[in-house]
Amino acid sequence: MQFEQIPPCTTVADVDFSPLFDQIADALEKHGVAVIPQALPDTMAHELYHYYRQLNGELFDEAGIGRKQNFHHDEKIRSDKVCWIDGTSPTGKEWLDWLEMLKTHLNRRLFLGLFSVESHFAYYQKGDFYKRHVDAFRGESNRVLSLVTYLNPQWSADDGGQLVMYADNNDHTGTKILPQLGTMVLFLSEVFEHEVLPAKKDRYSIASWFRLNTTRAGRADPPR
Ligand SMILES: O=C(O)CCC(=O)C(=O)O
Ligand SMILES: [Fe+2]
Repeated sequence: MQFEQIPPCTTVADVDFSPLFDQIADALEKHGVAVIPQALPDTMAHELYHYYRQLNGELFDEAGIGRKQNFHHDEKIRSDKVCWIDGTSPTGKEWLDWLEMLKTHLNRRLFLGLFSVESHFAYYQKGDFYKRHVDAFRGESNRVLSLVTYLNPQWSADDGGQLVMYADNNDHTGTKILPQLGTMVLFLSEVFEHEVLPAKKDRYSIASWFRLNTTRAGRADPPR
């Protein structure tokens, strides 16, 4: 697909994302992980980047660990800051719509039963990291699929901040991925341990999670 040919005024609705979504579904089906450089059309990646960069830093909170009553901060495990994305800005709304489109496609292709999606900008300053972890614990969470989208126009191996994906418990080396603008990484949230190596300069990304619906009668299950 020639993303470069998309004129600047193109909106998400005008682009046929089926080839990308199929590529993601194929990789997830085979490996449980999909790593796709330049996944996003340039215009969309730049729009997200510029929107992110003009956000007021005060909107970013220290990132936490765990959910609901188990939620806490631990700077020994992660030190990034996050800003949740809602649909109140056109760019935020477009991004959430795009995630919905991907959700629908993956449900059709893989019968994952994905119900909702939550997404936040993440900001790693120089020295920030996120130690080896899984995004969801079996039976304890309804996060099924994780998606990380990178928004760094210039990034090389010397800049640190790589995502390291581990194949299993015995894998101590992992596979390193550079957080370059437009690169997307998707993986099954309960299965794959991963970490973010200390960044040597500001690192911008979006983390998103597709969730099952675990709402029970009389007990709503809000996102986050
Ligand atoms: O930014 C990344 O590369 C991964 C972030 C991550 O693992 C998370 O937020 O759970
Ligand atoms: Fe993670």
